[in-house]
Amino acid sequence: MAGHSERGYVALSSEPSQASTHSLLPPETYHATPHGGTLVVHTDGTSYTYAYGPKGLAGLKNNYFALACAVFASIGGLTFGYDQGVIANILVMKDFVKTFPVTSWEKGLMTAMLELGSLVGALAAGILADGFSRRQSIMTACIVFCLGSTIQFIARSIPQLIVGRAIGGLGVGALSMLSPLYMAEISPPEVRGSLMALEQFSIVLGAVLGFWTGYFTRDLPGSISWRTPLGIQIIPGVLLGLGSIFLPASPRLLVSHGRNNEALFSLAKLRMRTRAEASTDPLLQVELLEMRAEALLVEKTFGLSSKEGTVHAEVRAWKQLFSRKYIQRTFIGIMMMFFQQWSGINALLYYGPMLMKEIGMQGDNVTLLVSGGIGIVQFIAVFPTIIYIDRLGRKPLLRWGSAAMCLSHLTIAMLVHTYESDWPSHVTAAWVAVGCVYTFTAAYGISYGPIGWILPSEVFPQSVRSKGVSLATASNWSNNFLIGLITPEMMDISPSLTFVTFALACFIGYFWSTYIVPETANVSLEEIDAVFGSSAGQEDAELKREIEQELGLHDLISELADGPTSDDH
Ligand SMILES: O[C@H]1[C@H](O)[C@@H](O)[C@H](O)[C@@H](O)[C@H]1O
Repeated sequence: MAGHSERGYVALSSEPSQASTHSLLPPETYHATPHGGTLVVHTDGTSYTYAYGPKGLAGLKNNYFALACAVFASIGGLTFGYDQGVIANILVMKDFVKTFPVTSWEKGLMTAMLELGSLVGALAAGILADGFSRRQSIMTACIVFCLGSTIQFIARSIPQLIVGRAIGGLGVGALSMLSPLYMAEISPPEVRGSLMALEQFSIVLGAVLGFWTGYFTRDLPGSISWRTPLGIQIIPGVLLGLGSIFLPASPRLLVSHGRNNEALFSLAKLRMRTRAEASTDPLLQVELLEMRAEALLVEKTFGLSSKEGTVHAEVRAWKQLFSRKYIQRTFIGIMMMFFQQWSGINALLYYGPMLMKEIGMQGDNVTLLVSGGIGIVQFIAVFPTIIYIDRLGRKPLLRWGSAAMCLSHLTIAMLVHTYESDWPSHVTAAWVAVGCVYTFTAAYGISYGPIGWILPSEVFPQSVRSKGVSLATASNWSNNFLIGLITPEMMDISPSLTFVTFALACFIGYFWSTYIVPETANVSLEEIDAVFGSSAGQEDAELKREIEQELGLHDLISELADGPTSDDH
């Protein structure tokens, strides 16, 4: 076996050919079947590589416990999707309008309050999340969310409703960053994209449920019509809050707090190994050593560790996000959400009925049903992403998604410009426009929708991940708020120009995703550094290799490569 000093840098890769090589190893191939997933170490006598697998449905089947935890954590997304789905319906319900004769300014305020609350909630969670466990943070966010929902449910005046929405928003915003963060930290690399796409799944499921609950309760007598949909949202809040007690702790956070043994046990639980197996399973050791190597690297380079928990350390971590080393990643997170929101998805969702009228649809029911359909299309579109995202990668989906979204918007803009003065005589054109709205939604639902919630959690190292994700989430909420604010104005000025604006954002998004976004599929969170390939990354590579050797990661891989070919455990 090769001596320590001769060992090369070990890279994780989905394709053995993409990983870096190392000499002086014996010519065996070792297949180990760990924790459901597989770590394959290939050696051909001159080099070795290792990769996690399999991906897609097979990978999900192997990792059903992590899948179950991710599904549960994603209830956080359900809460905000539901609100988005329900609010448009509530604001036009007969009893609601009678009890609260709101002006359009108050209507806007009520919608926007939740978004503003969420913006604050997402940032606050970024400050608090590392000091507490992820589970405690999720539970706290749920308590706040339930409090806000209860106030909305029992509200007797407009100010009470507005306060309820602001408090509920705090919880929603915190959950919208905590759920993806936790999901990224517990996911096995080979199916991380699939598991994280569940966040989008829950958001859009929530939107569909919210929309149709409101649709069906709107004719109930009195205030039950709007109190019912507002009250129902307490259920997922309570469920997630109580259930979070049973979620396994994030092994990555434990490692960064120096609690390596607990991290190993939590990892074992997530990968369906017993405590006894935890200390002997080489593959769990590989995963854990990667996490420890990264934690040490961060401590050595910045003298920074999240266990410090002082104001000083906190400020330093936020500053790190804007340092030369991480600024590119910080902008990836922020811009990911910028492009997601400026694709125009929420303009369609919030002002769907109004837009549908603009493109020629007549009658209240038709417009409500057509815009309700947008939610359903988004929901269906997320399935192919869950199955294929780790195989196809993030970049191709983003690129083709932007292209299709841009073309759909342009076609709508053209049709609106040509026929807006006389839709009733151009029914076919109106339906083509509706078709384009759906094409746009499908393309968005496969690409920018889910990947918006995946990419930001992937690009940051552990030391700044919670803050990076919190900034990206804040970008989601602030752009979301801005779109809500200006879409009606833009539509007043020119409906076709509104669509051209969104088309332009998608057009720029195409180039951004082609030239700036790194591919993060099938790379362990600890190896993301390498995909950024900045000079700062190069400097770290050497130090990281030393740390990995110190911790014994390279020895372990070599032992796997030296061992007999086996897939028998
Ligand atoms: O990914 C989600 C989703 O697509 C929602 O429908 C949208 O309203 C959100 O703003 C977005 O972040």
